[in-house]
Amino acid sequence: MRILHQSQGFTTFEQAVSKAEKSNRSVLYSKTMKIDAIDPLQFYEAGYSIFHGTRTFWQDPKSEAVFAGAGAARTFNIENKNRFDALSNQWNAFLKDAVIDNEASDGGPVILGGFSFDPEKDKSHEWTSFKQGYFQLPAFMLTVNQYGHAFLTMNIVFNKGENAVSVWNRMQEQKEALLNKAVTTIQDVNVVSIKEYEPEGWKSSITSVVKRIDNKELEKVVLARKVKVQFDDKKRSDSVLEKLRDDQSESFIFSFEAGDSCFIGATPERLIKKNHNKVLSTCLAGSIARGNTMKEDQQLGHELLNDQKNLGEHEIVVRMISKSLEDLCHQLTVPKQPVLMKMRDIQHLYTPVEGKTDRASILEFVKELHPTPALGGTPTHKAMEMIRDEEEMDRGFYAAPVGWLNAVGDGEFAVAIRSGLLSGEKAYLYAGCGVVKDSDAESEYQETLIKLRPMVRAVGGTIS
Ligand SMILES: C=C(O[C@H]1C=CC=C(C(=O)O)[C@@H]1O)C(=O)O
Ligand SMILES: [Mg+2]
Repeated sequence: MRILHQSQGFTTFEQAVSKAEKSNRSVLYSKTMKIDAIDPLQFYEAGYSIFHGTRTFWQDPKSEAVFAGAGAARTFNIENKNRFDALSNQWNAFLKDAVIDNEASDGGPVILGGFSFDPEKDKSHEWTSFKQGYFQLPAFMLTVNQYGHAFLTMNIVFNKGENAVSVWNRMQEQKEALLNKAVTTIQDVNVVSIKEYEPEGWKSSITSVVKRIDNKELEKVVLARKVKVQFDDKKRSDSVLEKLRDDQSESFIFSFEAGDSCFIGATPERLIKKNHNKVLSTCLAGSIARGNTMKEDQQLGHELLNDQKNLGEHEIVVRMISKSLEDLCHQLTVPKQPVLMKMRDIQHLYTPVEGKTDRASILEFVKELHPTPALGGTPTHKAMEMIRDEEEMDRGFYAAPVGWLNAVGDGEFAVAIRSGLLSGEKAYLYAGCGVVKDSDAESEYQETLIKLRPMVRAVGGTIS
């Protein structure tokens, strides 16, 4: 059998093959190489014809780590309700025999995906493909680092008895196809309708929750709702990503395909970033609109920074995140006052929290922090019960941790707000808001309309 492009990596691949033959187990072979710069979105689009349904995309606000994945060397489909530990165990066990050939400091085997918001909530049909956790190890992953350097990681799971040469050749052929594919224009589809589900009923829920807060049953709860968008044809994630990248560069932009469904969004809210012993979390809660003029925008920002209702909503998040991180970090810096974070449609109160840690895995932090009161409430248990009872929908992965994790336990997770689920000719878009004692149902409803705008626009629609 002829071996294509034998030069890069074949020797280390042979090590993986012989490991699989000897151990009787499947072995991951992961090879990372530096390549010429390429636009990650172009790489994502190039993956459509061969890898539609298994593509992934991630970009952080500073573009320190941009990943585009095509194909799945392995899918971690977590059904266990104890989803963070389950993923951690499966990932570590999977890596035990891995042969990792990586001269670069970037790339290497990375899994990307997300978790369910609430494992106790009954699952609805639109979320069938995602279960309690869904992560992909891409077969081909492009990494672009903060200096604009590009790397390609190829991941192959080799099983005993397979023909090593044909596995290798197939990977090389697919790699050439991905890197050399000409850009095509995506035929866009039209929005036929946008349906809100009983907005008046949702407002009544807010009013009844405010009463329960007045009765001291709990301090804060985040209630969310969804809208359904109908298209005249199947909506592709590529075109949505492109729009999000143009409009929401201050946010984390993500896309996780699972067959015909795709969870996609642009969230401003970091849950946790871990890089060796350094960790960073952010508290984001409390919102106001952007102004039409610079003066009006500054006035609104000033109003937000001094508004007791919003400051209270925010302070609850800072309190919980600081407390959770105290146990996991040995140096914690928490600024006393929030500052403003401005996105295209909305401004928020923002407090970054930094620390040092000796914990091995970012998943320990995810487990401790989720759900923060920016999307759950406080006390947590009571708020989760209320969300389960009051919301007539399954949040699925909305408001839950999404992100990436590498072989040494470093990575970054955001909270998947400002997001939606593409599902063939339909999309479900989600938004919620923090309900506290001074909340007013109509204002909270208006706040969700503002929060829905980026995703509605990205799928080609408008909402008032
Ligand atoms: C729950 C959402 O936003 C959260 C994050 C920032 C500000 C929020 C607020 O002011 O209510 C929410 O806590 C959402 O966008 O769906
Ligand atoms: Mg709010």
